[in-house]
Amino acid sequence: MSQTAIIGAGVMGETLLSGLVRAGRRVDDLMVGEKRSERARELEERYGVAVVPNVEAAAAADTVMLVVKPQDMADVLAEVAPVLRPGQLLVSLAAGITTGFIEQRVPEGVAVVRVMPNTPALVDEGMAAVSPGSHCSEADLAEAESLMGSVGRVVRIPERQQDAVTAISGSGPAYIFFVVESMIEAGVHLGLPRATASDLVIQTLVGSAKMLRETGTHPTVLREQVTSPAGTTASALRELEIHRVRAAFLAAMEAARDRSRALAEGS
Ligand SMILES: NC(=O)C1=CN([C@@H]2O[C@H](COP(=O)(O)OP(=O)(O)OC[C@H]3O[C@@H](n4cnc5c(N)ncnc54)[C@H](O)[C@@H]3O)[C@@H](O)[C@H]2O)C=CC1
Ligand SMILES: O=C(O)[C@@H]1CCC=N1
Repeated sequence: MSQTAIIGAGVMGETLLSGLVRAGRRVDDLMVGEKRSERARELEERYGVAVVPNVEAAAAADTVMLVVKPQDMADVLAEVAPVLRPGQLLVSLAAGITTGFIEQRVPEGVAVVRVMPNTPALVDEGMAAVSPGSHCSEADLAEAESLMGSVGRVVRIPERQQDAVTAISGSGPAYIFFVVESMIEAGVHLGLPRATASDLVIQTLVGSAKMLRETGTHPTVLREQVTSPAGTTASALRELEIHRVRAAFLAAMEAARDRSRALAEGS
């Protein structure tokens, strides 16, 4: 079995590590590079995985997953580039960082794949979009898809779409949690106990998501099925339109896309 290193084991790095272990990857075939020593100890205890210096991980692994913040990417690449060699695969999960940015900083012939994952990978319901760099073979792309496929669905997209994807599925869970928080808070305002409001909102979310996935019916049709003439839903939706919620989502996602574009420039 090939060796896989994860450099940067924060929220997303641990999500990936735990998913790979759940999917049956042997811990002996995994390695972690993590700067914070306390965090490294925590992961060693939790998973029995070897936490080693970045250069050791990068030298030993066939596939190196880069899961540090975009702002730390240049430093990590400068550290590991001297030990990388052609034939290895780098899989970057960092928002905004292009395959070109990475290819410029590593030896020629190292394959690069850019991925935008999301946190529902923690419950094996992730959505990841992968794009090949310029020296990437079908086998490299398939390996990246297999790694990400162990924690959810994977689609292949042209790299120029990555910033938009980041704004939708990468950041998307945060918008959904924000809506959930808002609905629970509103339920409390309407006089419900917080626990009841929370149960009602979460099951409504799960049920609605399942309907979307299992029926394949367009969301507009599903919304219309809930909206009786002169009924309660119509009154609620009128308020959402008056408060320009649709326009707010468009502006929010444009802002996320623009921020993703800016991250590669180091800002
Ligand atoms: N959290 C999320 O929802 C998503 C995150 N991402 C991407 O994943 C990457 C990581 O994000 P998070 O896990 O949320 O951040 P995080 O801050 O939780 O984790 C980053 C980890 O990298 C470690 N680190 C920093 N410099 C290092 C170095 N030189 N060597 C070894 N380890 C180092 C930090 O100590 C930290 O544990 C980012 O590039 C982000 O754009 C992508 C999609 C979703
Ligand atoms: O907020 C961020 O920059 C990262 C990328 C997508 C989700 N979280």
